[in-house]
Amino acid sequence: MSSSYLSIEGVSIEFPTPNGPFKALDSVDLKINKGEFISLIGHSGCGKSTVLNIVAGLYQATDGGVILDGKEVDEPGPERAVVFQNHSLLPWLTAYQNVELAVKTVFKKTMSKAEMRDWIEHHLKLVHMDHAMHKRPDEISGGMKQRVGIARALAMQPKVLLMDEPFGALDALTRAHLQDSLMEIQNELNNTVIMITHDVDEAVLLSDRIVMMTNGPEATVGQILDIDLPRPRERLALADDPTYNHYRAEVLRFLHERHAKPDVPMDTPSADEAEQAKSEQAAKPELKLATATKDEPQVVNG
Ligand SMILES: Nc1ncnc2c1ncn2[C@@H]1O[C@H](COP(=O)(O)OP(=O)(O)OP(=O)(O)O)[C@@H](O)[C@H]1O
Repeated sequence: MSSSYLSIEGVSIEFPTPNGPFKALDSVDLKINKGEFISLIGHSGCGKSTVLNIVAGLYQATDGGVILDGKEVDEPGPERAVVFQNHSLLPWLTAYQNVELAVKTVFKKTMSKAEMRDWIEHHLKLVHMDHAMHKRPDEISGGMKQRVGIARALAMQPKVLLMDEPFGALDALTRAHLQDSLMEIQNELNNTVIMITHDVDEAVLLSDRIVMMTNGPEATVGQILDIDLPRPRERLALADDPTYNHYRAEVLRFLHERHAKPDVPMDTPSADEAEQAKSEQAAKPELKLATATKDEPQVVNG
């Protein structure tokens, strides 16, 4: 048995379709240590959500499997909390009650009512939502809803946090603010996280490793990039950091040029393609965040 905390071992999956079986993933292998923050990045439709759904226990692999903390994953469970792009809060419950529902399923037998209340409030505070905990989802912004979704997941004290484009539906500034919050929380709690993202900067800023997937069908792990940047990380300081920009360019290069299966010979990057990756990097707008309000961040043009 593997000694990693979370081990994805030889995972393949075939979906039945009217045109016959569709093999979305082929032999995905990934070993994750406790407390690691992993981003999954790859072209649309390559199979990132499928990997996450298999780890969540929502899909069953056709071959291979997932082992978490020595136990094989074969169904969904509270030790693997999922945060989706579209904050899946129950609309008739307040932020507090949404978190409470999850906390009750995990801690009903082990916590008193007072302990549960403190626990819920602590997690809402962690995501800076304590001021609006008695509001319903239709009374708060998208960014605030996503904060509640993260609080709900964290309050379950999961062994692994699975995030499927958690900030994908948010505007750039709200997204930046939530990324900063997530880094702070990660610093404090040291969660094991797998996050899907399409955002190269988000991946480099937050991750210990970036797992880049090849295009499907039969997608697999194409390349893994170690992000050796000290923490805590500060986005504005990193904007001019050559190491940060090197990692960023590596991911862009993979997405632009090296997205075929690993056993397929790669083309040598053309001068044009390298130039394109470089100019995309240069064209990136630099954002500065002023002091955040209790709701959402304020903007100062940089
Ligand atoms: N239940 C299913 N039945 C049939 N095909 C599926 C099913 N789920 C996923 N697929 C197919 O598997 C492939 C991978 O899908 P998946 O949603 O995992 O990709 P993704 O990388 O997360 O995409 P995106 O970045 O666009 O969200 C796609 O071709 C998709 O159509």
